Amino acid sequence: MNAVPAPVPLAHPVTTGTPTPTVPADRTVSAVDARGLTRSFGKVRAVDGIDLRIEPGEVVAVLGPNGAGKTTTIDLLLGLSAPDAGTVSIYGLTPRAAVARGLVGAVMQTGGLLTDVTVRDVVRLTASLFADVQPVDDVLDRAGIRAIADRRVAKCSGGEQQRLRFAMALLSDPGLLVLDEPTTGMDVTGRRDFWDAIRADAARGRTIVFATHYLEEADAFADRIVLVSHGRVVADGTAAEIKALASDRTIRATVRDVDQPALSAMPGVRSVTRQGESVLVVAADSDAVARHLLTRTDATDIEIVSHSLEDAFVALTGDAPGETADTPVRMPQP
Ligand SMILES: Nc1ncnc2c1ncn2[C@@H]1O[C@H](COP(=O)(O)OP(=O)(O)OP(=O)(O)O)[C@@H](O)[C@H]1O
Repeated sequence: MNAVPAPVPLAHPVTTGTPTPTVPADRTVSAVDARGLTRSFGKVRAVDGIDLRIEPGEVVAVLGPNGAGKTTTIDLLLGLSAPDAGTVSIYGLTPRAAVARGLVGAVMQTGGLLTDVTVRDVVRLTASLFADVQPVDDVLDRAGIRAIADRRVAKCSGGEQQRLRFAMALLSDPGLLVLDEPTTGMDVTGRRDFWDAIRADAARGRTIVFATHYLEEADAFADRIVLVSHGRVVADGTAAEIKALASDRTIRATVRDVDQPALSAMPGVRSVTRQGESVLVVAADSDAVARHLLTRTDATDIEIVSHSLEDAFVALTGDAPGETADTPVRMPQP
């Protein structure tokens, strides 16, 4: 059992103008500090020693293939289940204490919504459960659903229902917002509108942690990507850093005469292929290869292509992302 934490003074949100999210007054405390988290289900070790520290204001994607342990990790962060080993603290508190103080909001993949009432009524009813809430119209605005506030929930699209869940999560103006694959099953427009609303909100300094299979969402939206595979963190960094881990680049040039053995002998060069008038070089140090081609050969039209996040994902996890039919992954290809 975790000890009951001492009370943490809160920085109260300002209720006029642009409010700031509710966070503890001690701004030096990490939003998330998880150490050695482990959680098994029978023989399946869903989470296998995850360390994760997230500072206030970071937008972090937990990215991984099916069954990687993302949802289990999110559940542990939210206190929905307890780890077999390891510790997790949210703003220095146990997850449950942090949730009880309105420091954490969550948008899960699914979950019961009343369907026979209007969007505004759902938010109003939820607001009545809390002592200290943001004005209902403010959260409707911030979730981008004020225009459909009088629509019955049953008539809302999947994307609109997710923005409704987002509005509900904003009621306590939590410093930390946790989203578990929030756009699963949405069409492209729904996903774009959902992320537009989240992006505008994140600009106010909220800490956001989201699990996703969608590489392009992680790439486009997160400051930092934590790549999870088989219950472990296999990479942690910016999208550019993750891509650099699978750092080979392809250099293509039009060239009449090239000394292939000399190119192949350069440090970090993995392959050299002739394709008609072009040469294709796969190498870690693309600058050195480009310099060589420009100074030692008659190469023209030099093109350097960095590999996609999807390439890094496959290289690091050994899994193709989002393999199920309902979770298509479309990465912009180089
Ligand atoms: N309640 C449970 N009982 C038994 N096994 C479970 C349970 N929850 C998760 N698992 C197993 O733990 C592993 C990790 O599951 P988890 O849902 O955390 O992965 P995920 O990365 O969120 O996957 P997905 O992207 O498919 O939702 C999987 O092998 C899963 O089958």
